[in-house]
Amino acid sequence: MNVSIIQYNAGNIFSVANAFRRIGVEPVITDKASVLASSDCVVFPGQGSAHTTMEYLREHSLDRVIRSLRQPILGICVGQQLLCAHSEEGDVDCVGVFPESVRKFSPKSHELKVPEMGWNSLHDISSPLFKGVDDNDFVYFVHSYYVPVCPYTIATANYGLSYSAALHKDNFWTVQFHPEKSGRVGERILENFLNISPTEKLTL
Ligand SMILES: NC(=O)CC[C@H](N)C(=O)O
Repeated sequence: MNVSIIQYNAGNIFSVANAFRRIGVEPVITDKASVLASSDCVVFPGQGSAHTTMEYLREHSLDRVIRSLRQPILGICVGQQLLCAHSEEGDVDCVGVFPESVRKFSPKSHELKVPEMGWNSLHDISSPLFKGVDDNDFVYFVHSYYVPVCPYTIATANYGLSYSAALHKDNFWTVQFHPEKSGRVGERILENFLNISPTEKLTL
């Protein structure tokens, strides 16, 4: 199983690579389109701001490469957000796989600190990505922006409002939380991702 991690100006590339090593996989970290296209699956990591990371992706034509990939891809945190159409973070148009807009948590309506930084429980999980993971299992989040619940939502979390903790469309799978920081539950989700076949289509 050859797993590639997209190399770009994301902050969690090496911790994501270490998480795959913990489950027995040595990933290739690369920005080469040919290597990404020939991988069994691709990870689109993410830790940073939407506008600066989108700028980098565009400068290196990685947005186009990502859209062209046909094997299973896992977007993590800002990786989930960048696969949407637009983000309020820097008012930036993104890769556009999911026709959704990323919104900012507005503290006044939630009386909650922003960013959400810590453990929170998953709900409404429905997908092979979460095999062996139960409703109310905890995963680790660090984010100020979120994708509202939409037809592509395969898990939710609640932080003053219910939002998309994970999305799925065709070969694109995403999680808002950090599986590389979510202990055994996170590792289980990464293992499930490795076993997902490209034919796992969206089940609405
Ligand atoms: N940890 C992150 O990558 C954060 C993603 C995005 N900047 C947000 O605040 O939601």
